[in-house]
Amino acid sequence: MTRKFIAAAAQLGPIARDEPRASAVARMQKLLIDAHRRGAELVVFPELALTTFFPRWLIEDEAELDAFYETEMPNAEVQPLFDTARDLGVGFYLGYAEIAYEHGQKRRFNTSITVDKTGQIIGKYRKIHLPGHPEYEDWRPFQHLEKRYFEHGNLGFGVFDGFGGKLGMCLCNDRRWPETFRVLGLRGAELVMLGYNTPVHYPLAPEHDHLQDFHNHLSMQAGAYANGCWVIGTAKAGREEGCDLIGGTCIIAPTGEIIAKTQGFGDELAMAEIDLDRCRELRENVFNFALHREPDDYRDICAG
Ligand SMILES: C[C@@H](NC(N)=O)C(=O)O
Repeated sequence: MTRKFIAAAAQLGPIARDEPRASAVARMQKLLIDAHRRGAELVVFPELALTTFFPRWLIEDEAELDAFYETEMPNAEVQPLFDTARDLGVGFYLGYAEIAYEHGQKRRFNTSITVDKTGQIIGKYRKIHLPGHPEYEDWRPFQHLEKRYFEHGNLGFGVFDGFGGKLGMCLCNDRRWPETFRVLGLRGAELVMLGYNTPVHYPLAPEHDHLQDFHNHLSMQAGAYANGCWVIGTAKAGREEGCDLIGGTCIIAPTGEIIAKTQGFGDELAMAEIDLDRCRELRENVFNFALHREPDDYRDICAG
């Protein structure tokens, strides 16, 4: 079985607060069709790709909040994306807000899935590193209420089979944590897919605003290199409801090199050929875990 395929990172420009799912889905179908025309077998969409980044507002009405979440996947509004992808034989990664009923409890997660070329969901992830704050803070120019609207993901950092290799997922803030990539790497991930919504302005340390693109790529390139895996990172970009989100959507080789990148802040593809066998360049050499890792000296990392 070939271990090479073309992948696309499908950046989305802003999604307005009142933009219906049908519009976001139609934009994604268009990107997916274009990616397929250019040879892609796998398309990676952003975090919370079906709606605006709603954690920037305090929403106290439960029905109004619930309207940003999916209770089923696929559902009637997202089915056209699944249908187009299956008809073209293209797989995809999709981020969305999830309401799940578990043990009689209503639970909210920031979730991503991977769908194979036949339309089957082959992997599911719930965001583990939730940034932001749980209560409204009036000094902020915009809120970041992920700690209010989502629970800590309860599926761990899973690795699953697909596209001839081992795949892993994470979401946005997860990419800043080396542990995310290392756990996925230890489990054999050869490609890590992630979506992000990252404001240019970080209210807690505005002196770092000019470093947002640097920190984005630094985290993902380091994660790829130190674990010898491919990384596809896809932004929701541009000025969304008055909040500027970084772009920088890219495909990173196991060497840590960015080999494809978007240029703007709208709907746009970055595409590259992924050769999963290239992971060996790192994993059989400088990052041969079995030969060179020294876990006895890393114990503090796992202390609570
Ligand atoms: C700010 C935060 N956003 C996110 N959606 O997790 C990040 O980029 O780390």
